[in-house]
Amino acid sequence: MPMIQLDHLEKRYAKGAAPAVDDLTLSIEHGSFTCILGPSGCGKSTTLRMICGLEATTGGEIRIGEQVLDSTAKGVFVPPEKRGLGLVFQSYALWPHMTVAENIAFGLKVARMPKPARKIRVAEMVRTLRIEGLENRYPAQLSGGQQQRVALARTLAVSPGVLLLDEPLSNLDAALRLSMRAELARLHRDFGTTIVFVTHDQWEAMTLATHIAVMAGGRLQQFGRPDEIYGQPANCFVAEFIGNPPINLIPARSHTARALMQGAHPQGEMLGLRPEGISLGHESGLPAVIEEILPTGGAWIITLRLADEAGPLTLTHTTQLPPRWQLGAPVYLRARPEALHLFCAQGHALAPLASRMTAGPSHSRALAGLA
Ligand SMILES: Nc1ncnc2c1ncn2[C@@H]1O[C@H](COP(=O)(O)OP(=O)(O)OP(=O)(O)O)[C@@H](O)[C@H]1O
Repeated sequence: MPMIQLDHLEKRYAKGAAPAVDDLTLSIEHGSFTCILGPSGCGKSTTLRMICGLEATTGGEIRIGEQVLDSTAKGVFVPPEKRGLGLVFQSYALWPHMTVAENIAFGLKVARMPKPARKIRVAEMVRTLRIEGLENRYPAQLSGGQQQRVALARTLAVSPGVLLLDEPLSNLDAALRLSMRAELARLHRDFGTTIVFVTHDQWEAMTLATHIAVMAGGRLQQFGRPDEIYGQPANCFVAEFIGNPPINLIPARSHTARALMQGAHPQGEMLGLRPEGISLGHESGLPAVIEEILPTGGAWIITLRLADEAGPLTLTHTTQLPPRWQLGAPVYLRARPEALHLFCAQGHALAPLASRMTAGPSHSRALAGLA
């Protein structure tokens, strides 16, 4: 049984308004680290706020285990403090008049844990979150990253079954974000806590999550493991949203797309090609010209220009090998079949192309036809 079940969840902030969350069904497994990912305004925070009870749903149902937390149809709404969930929001909301130790102990005190046990638990949290030496400081005397750790320590101290995090790293600088990400991954490993994490940062989601729910316009676009989301995007939106630099999108009827698909071109509207799925050579493949080379430290982004019957086409290629080409050099490109994704006119992914494509002579023929 999933830990958290969202069934056809809907949230309209005003009667007649477009839903901020629309027909969202999601099963969050026990012990998973689920990231809700999507662009600004897609309904991520609203979803999290409905799970924790800060917002009531206007349709559908939320369950934790067998307990219904919110159901308009059943007339059930369990208030946030009775849901047994740990929350950390973007603004850390530490008590300013309490020291770090008092902040961490707060929830334990409310739960009436005896003082000696409380002291032991606070010390344990201070060690786990690596904030030793800060116990007697007040929040105003801490850096953003330290406040973040205290907020996490305070939440984890009460051993919540589920930890809900809403962009908790967004106020941190790049280096601190990286170390806090590692810390969150470690906490997830060590505590086995089920974590639901809201972010608009695909890198954060890809590196931390066991599962990613991609949302757009209030609707779930895809739910799966990070490698599935990246390797088998369900639609054009997911394919474009995940991946940096973004996937190349080529009209499927163009000569270039048909050559890349090696003759295996069922009905399709757009062909996606991941930048790292391109390889460049001197001899066979699609003719192109090196237009730009951008070093990014350890990797290079290469812009390629191709002549297609419909006009010039630009593709992005990434490589971790130092490029051997000069600007303007003629090259021949090939694409790994697994890096190709075909989408229909409605944007849905069509069956993977890799299995339909034959390696070898037919590929060469298809490409030669264009050369
Ligand atoms: N209290 C509210 N009253 C009315 N509309 C709201 C309210 N909160 C959010 N919305 C609207 O609901 C939609 C979803 O907002 P939400 O905050 O859930 O998105 P988000 O994906 O978390 O965005 P961001 O990444 O910018 O925080 C948006 O169109 C937003 O304007």
